[in-house]
Amino acid sequence: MALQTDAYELSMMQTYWRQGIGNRHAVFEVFFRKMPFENGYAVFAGLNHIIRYLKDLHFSATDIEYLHSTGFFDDEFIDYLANFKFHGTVRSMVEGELVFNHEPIVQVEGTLLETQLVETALLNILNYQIVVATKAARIKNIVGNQPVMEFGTRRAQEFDAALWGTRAAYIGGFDSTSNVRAGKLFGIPIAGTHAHALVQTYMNDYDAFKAYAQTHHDCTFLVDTFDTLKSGVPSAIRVANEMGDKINFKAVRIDSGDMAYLSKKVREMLDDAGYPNVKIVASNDLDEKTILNLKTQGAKIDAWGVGTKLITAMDQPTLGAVYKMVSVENAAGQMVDTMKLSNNVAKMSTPGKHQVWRINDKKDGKNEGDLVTLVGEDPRKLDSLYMFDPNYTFLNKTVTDFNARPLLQDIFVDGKQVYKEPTLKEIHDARQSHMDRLWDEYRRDLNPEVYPVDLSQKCYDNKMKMIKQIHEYVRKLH
Ligand SMILES: Nc1ncnc2c1ncn2[C@@H]1O[C@H](COP(=O)(O)OP(=O)(O)OP(=O)(O)O)[C@@H](O)[C@H]1O
Ligand SMILES: O=P(O)(O)OC[C@H]1O[C@H](OP(=O)(O)OP(=O)(O)O)[C@H](O)[C@@H]1O
Ligand SMILES: O=C(O)c1cccnc1
Repeated sequence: MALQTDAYELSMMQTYWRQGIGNRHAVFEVFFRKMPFENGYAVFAGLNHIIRYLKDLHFSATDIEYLHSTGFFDDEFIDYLANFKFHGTVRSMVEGELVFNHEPIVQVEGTLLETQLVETALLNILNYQIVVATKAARIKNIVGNQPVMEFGTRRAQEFDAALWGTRAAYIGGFDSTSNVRAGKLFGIPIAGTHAHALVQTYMNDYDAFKAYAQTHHDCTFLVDTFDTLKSGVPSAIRVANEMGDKINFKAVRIDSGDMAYLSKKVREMLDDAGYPNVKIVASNDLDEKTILNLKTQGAKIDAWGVGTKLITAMDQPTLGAVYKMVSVENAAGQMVDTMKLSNNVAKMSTPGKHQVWRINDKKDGKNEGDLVTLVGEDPRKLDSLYMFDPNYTFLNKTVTDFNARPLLQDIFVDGKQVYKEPTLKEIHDARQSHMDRLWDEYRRDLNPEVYPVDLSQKCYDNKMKMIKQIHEYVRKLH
């Protein structure tokens, strides 16, 4: 996977290597600037894939051969790459954690060569998985305690997106997936019904449902192939009556039409036939907006299947996370902070190597906000904490009686994995408990309050000092 990178990373590496500075130390941090879907929180996902990628990062013999064949790079540099290994240190948010814009979510520290190489792959992973996990959380937030199944593989942007997307969806709160490979590889519970093709094969609902019932114990019948109310549901009831205890008549699925109207009618029909416990599943281009709308219309839907709009993160297909250098070794062997300046305040990076602390009220456990500090600062040692908005410093508060939890955890130290990953189920459950600590004002799906991500005084002063230094440097050029 070492070639899963942009050519410019290798070009820069060639410069560092040729100039003899490749082994200088550097620190990069990943952050994003805008909350996805204008949501009040984002759900972190992608660490498992990052670990798999970094663990075995090397250039194979055919990679080296290919690089030579391109004529794009220096031959000696390519030969150096043949022995490349990742020896860096990685700190990261853990999967299922809630994350916010303008805070570092992953930090990579190591030689210039290795930290530069991994930029593209890390962003590739995070920019997709975080939007899908967040979209899933938004959907789950509206669905509540009802089951929600991930149905997106057929509509996903190819194999990898289907696989990692469904894992991200499970982290974001989905209960199961139709993707059997994801079930095998990740242990996500698999679920599913049947398609219209089954009904078309038998050319009528009754024969199709009967055939399915004769070959399965648990039965969910798709009732909308020809006519939901006149044919689909009556046929499902007839088959259930005939099969009795031989089957578990679990549900019917509706996949078209006015699902509020149909679900209410179907509920009446099932109840009248003596099947009050049989559930109604809905699918068809759903997302949090249609689900909320259906609920407000009083739709009698008990479970949901969601594909396209989730797996493609349709309303925001990428997070826009960036990977910025925050500190680098100078010629004298000292680490110096660095930043990317911009006329646009939102585009500026924050210099220095950081830790992120989640500040909770000790009494109610609710989040007060996140505090980005320079490494070495420890808010746990303080009795009271002054928190202020770094862009509007007049917005501030002093917090006492608080807990501070460091969010960036050691994943790799000097190339060795030190982080033991939880099971995917633990990650799935952890997200819910993180959500419980978030005030409702940040959790609502429309126009949520902006969660505070503050800089410590030291971190803020460091940034201001650096902006001043860069301004002076630019002024001197004129
Ligand atoms: N009562 C409702 N209120 C709001 N949206 C609904 C309601 N019922 C269905 N929808 C949504 O409206 C959209 C209808 O899409 P579409 O026109 O493709 O469906 P259809 O014609 O019923 O079915 P088909 O998939 O066979 O074309 C879907 O996104 C569906 O989830
Ligand atoms: O609508 P989505 O959110 O993307 O969910 C997945 C869709 O995939 C299936 O449709 P498809 O027409 O592919 O096959 P089917 O015959 O099973 O309906 C299913 O019936 C859903 O409508
Ligand atoms: O099992 C289902 O009902 C299913 C699976 C994939 C896509 N649509 C529906």
